[in-house]
Amino acid sequence: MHSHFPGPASSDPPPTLCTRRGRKLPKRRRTNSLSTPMLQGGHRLSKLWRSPITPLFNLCHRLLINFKFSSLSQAKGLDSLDEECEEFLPWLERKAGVEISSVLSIGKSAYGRSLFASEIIRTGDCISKVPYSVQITPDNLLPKIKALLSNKVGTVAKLAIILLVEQKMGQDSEWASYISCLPQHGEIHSTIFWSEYELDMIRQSSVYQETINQKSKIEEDFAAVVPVLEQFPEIFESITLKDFMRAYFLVTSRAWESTKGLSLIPFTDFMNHDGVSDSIVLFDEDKKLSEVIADRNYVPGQEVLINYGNFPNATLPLDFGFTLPYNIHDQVQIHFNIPYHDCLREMKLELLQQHSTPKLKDAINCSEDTFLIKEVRSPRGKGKGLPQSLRAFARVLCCTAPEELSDLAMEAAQMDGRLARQPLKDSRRELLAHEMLLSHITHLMQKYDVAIKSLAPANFPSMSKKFALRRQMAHDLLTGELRVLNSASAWLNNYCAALRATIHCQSQ
Ligand SMILES: C[S@@+](CC[C@H](N)C(=O)[O-])C[C@H]1O[C@@H](n2cnc3c(N)ncnc32)[C@H](O)[C@@H]1O
Repeated sequence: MHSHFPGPASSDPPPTLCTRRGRKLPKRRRTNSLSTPMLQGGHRLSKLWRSPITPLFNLCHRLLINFKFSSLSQAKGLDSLDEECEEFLPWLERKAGVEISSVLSIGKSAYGRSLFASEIIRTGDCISKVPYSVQITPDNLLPKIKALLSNKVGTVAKLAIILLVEQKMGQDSEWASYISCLPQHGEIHSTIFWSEYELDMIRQSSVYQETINQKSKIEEDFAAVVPVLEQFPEIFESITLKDFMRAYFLVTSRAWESTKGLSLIPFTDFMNHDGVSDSIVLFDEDKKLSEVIADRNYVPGQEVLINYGNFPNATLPLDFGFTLPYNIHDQVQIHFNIPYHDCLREMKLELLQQHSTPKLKDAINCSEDTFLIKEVRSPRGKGKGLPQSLRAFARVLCCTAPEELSDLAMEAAQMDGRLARQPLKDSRRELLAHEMLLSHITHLMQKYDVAIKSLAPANFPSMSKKFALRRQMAHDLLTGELRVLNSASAWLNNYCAALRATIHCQSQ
């Protein structure tokens, strides 16, 4: 579902998309009539490029060859054709020398520009093919600039510089038609552009700190490129950090990562995101083009959506400048400390370090004491429970004697090497460990509750459209994270109740 932003003001144009970079996707065989041998799914840039924390996004999407109509698109039809971009596709096709799409046109949606069906589209149809020759990659960087950039300057910054160069060239740029359609400052709602007051709304979420880290990273990159830009005053005169931030955001929100590296794909990057769509951008290395296959039927006028990836609301506002009101991929980061007064602290830290867990599907051990939890779907003990790594940490934390820690180490050696994955033999100790988790999570839930209640009322009369939208994003983020915590708490309550019953029976 699209996030529901209160109607954007004319002075507040729509926000921008973010792209993410991650691990490579497995090769997939295409099953449609075009019989391209091997295609590779591209994926968006993510926090992976800015943080050592590596969330495991499941980016593999199966194309469903069935006939379903997009309820989202039906609800959000073509508001109006985008006159400013009317010439965009013919221009790009002339530049590419081939047809790119005969079934899509650019229009205005509730969330900025978007692509709409101009003809009937059926599941499995190839709806756009953008040749590599009209994609923008770091190779497009002017050699004289490239030669001066240090190795420290990454591909995102390089693409950002290309956008700045082309923008400065105005109508002389070969990309002028594309550059002029990209979102302007007022249309971007990534948290990196939020005021201190706005950011304060999400202080409770890890997105707050990640935003600060991201801003520092962009500042660092800017500091590294400024000496080079200064060599070309005719091109870069009066480029500010704010300009660089916008260009940087345009890259992180619109570029795809594939085996051929990072690329901006004009036209395809006008597609909006649907978290449940099975359409992704595919890269055909043989034919040297990127294409999109429809995962459902569309009638003319319907908005055509793709999936940027399984991104939680903890990722979308920073990288893409929007949130989803109910995001099934939501997750929350929680931290635990081993108290300094714990006389086994050093031993526990050492043990955890020795057994530092490999990344799990359902939880990522960000550091020894930081965990990422997703919605626990079954509070009745079936299906996924709480991340094993978190429960293991709690078991270690609850040990009160060195022998208990040695027992855990021995058990790990006898099993698969992973620490404290089995319930503790002493049910009381197992209960204690989980009650400690429950109490921590309950405390966090109270904090989220306070943060949500302290958001300005949604219908506050003098609220600007921009602030109302960002407030709604903060609300979506916090309520999503609270929902995850709630599910964890329900799971823990259930587990603790079962343990209490066992202990009760044992004591009879
Ligand atoms: C790559 S662009 C897509 C085209 C974009 N609408 C434009 O005007 O250029 C991504 C941006 O579209 C908007 N967007 C995409 N999917 C959205 C969604 N599901 N809900 C809200 N905004 C969305 C966000 O503003 C995001 O930053």
